[in-house]
Amino acid sequence: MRIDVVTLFPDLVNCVAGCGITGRAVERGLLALHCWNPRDYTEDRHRTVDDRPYGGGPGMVMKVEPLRRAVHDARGAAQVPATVVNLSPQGRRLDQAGVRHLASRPRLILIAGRYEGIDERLVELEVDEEWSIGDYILSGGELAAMVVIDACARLLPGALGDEDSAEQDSFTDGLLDCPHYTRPEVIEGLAVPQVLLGGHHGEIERWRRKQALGRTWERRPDLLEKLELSEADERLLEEYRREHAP
Ligand SMILES: CC(C)(C)c1cccc(C(=O)NCC2(NC(=O)c3cccc4nocc34)CCCCC2)c1
Repeated sequence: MRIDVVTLFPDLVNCVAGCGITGRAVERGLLALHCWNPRDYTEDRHRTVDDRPYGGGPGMVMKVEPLRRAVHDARGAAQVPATVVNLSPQGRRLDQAGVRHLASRPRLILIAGRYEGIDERLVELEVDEEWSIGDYILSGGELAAMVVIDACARLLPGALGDEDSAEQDSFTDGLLDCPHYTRPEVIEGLAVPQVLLGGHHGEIERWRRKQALGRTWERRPDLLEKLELSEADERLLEEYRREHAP
């Protein structure tokens, strides 16, 4: 998979290529990451990428031309046609289904805005899809682009080693995670739940599933609504509710 990012801060975005699972995906040639800086596509002495907003108001707006030239060069850098994605608060809210959709594209060109945003005509001329990572104020679209890169990279075949893919499997059943524990057995008087020390795999599996179901019910009932629970899961959740009824 190839991901190009149009950004004024390539050094920030390139950090994902340097470590962890994304770094390994790049090393293994599973993911190609290239950044394109609109500032390299300016023609004036001051390398101007922004200008004052029509209609007045605070801040600056990113100009169409430098962005458009950068997108044009990104498109031309590989044969495969790209899906151009603008990361923006106006975008569709990103969830794992959205990540699967984006990761299924052979190529993405991600646009990361700065200042007050990008000139709307760039969106009209070049952008296929707009996506948002959440409802909070950010300084730029770069962190959103890095979220997309990380989430997509994890889905690329071969990106996750055996240990990670087991982790990925546990994450992908749509439930929140069960609590995790590791040595020492007791810290500040807090002990590891006995069931995890007993070595009874059936009991441990049952406890973990019950915790995942219960915590999802308590903290993210919206996630639970999306799931078709088995009879066994319903019973486990019922047991959890009885034990934790407020
Ligand atoms: C959502 C909320 C609080 C109602 C809101 C409303 C209005 C503006 C913003 C905001 O943050 N403007 C700044 C800006 N943000 C983003 O790029 C951005 C933010 C959040 C999730 C994202 N996912 O991708 C990109 C995202 C970066 C600078 C260029 C203009 C966009 C926020």
